[in-house]
Amino acid sequence: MKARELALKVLLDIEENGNYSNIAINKHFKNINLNNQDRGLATELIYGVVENKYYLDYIIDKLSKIKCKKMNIYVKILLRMGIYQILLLNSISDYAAVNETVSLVKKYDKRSSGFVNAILRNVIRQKDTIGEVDIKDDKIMYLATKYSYSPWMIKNWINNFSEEFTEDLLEANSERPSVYLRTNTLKTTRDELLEKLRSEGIECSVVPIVDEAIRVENLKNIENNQLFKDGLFTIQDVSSMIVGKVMNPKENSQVLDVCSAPGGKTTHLATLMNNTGKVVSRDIFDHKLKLIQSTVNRLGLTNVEIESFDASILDKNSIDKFDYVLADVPCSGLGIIRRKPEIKYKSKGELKELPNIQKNILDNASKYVKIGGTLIYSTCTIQDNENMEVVKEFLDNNNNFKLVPINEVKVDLDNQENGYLKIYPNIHDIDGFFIAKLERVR
Ligand SMILES: C[S@@+](CC[C@H](N)C(=O)[O-])C[C@H]1O[C@@H](n2cnc3c(N)ncnc32)[C@H](O)[C@@H]1O
Repeated sequence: MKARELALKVLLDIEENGNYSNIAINKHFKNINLNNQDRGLATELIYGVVENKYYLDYIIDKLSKIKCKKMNIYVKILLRMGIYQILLLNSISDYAAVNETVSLVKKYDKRSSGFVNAILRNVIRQKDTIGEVDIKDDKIMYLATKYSYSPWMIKNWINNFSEEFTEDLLEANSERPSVYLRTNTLKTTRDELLEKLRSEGIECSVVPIVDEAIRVENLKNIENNQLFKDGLFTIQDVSSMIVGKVMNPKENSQVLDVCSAPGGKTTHLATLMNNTGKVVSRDIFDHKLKLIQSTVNRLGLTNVEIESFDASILDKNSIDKFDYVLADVPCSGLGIIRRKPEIKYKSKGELKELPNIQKNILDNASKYVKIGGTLIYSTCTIQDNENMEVVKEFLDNNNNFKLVPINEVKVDLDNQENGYLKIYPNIHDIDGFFIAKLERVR
């Protein structure tokens, strides 16, 4: 199977089963015999089509009598792939885009090959103008079409931030995310790791905000890299690393992470404690606990205890037992659209229940903190109703907790003095996150 056919299969899986792109890619790429170049092209096509779905459908609907909603699914996906290559992917010639697409249509829906051929040739003929979004009198619909978003998200951001901020955010979200490594300081130093990576021809640089963080440019097939297998680093975005830095647990402490899979923050906290004390690492999904275990093993950690537990239920045995508790709650993910572009298509209704779930988890998590202990609440979203509003309501009902200044990092100087960080992709060039640091005062 070649790159485009693989991309078609993955896109079908995403469209029909609502899977996340990264999960669908991992599943379909696993046992496939394809060189790195073809894997690269397939990945580019998958992310490109998912990221630009509404925009591509808008172009198709401009040119086709049969509208996207009524089209055969193979034809629709192949048209999206073809138009993406012609309008948005410079590395592919128009000729190859049309020929390769049409030959796949012939395989999957022969009678539509003439139709697809005609649409793609039309796109090429009108290449200078067809890509324009001609919705001038409705800013929300214009942006929702140009950048492919559910319109409610754009409306919400324009209301909460501003039009200028929103456009800036949409631009930043369209960029490909960087890959960051967290040095395993139990086994090496950042400088040593940089040297080893460079000797393998990997371009890398330090990230000033977090002293374990390294940015890498061309690290492919990470799981087969020997330095990775030897546990010298793990993959984690800088914003996630900041959570560990903000908690800053002392050696020999008792730490509880109530929503911990796949274990990025748990393993960071355990490392920051230098393999002393204990991190109890919980998640509701058993299959995800295996991921934590494998990272714990790979990094050589011996201070992590993994447990299956539902954070929405109060665990009476854990009350007042922990020096530090992390509630890194399930959230809408609107800060990590660069990594998971399908989040752009979530409906408002799908996210409605999240603040209640988050409040409940935070409430339970707070009960496990000792007097004088620290409670961290974090999300990978930029929505106030899942962030500051949750924390405010919690503080209104729990006057034994207070927000405390965050001195461990310099990220959001406007807010960190007041005990929280708001991180935005367009301002900080890392995942959008919210982190609040609370202390139990009595
Ligand atoms: C934001 S992710 C956590 C990421 C993790 N802290 C890390 O750094 O790798 C949220 C996690 O909460 C888990 N989760 C969702 N509902 C839960 C519940 N009721 N109890 C415990 N975990 C839950 C999900 O399985 C998911 O892994």
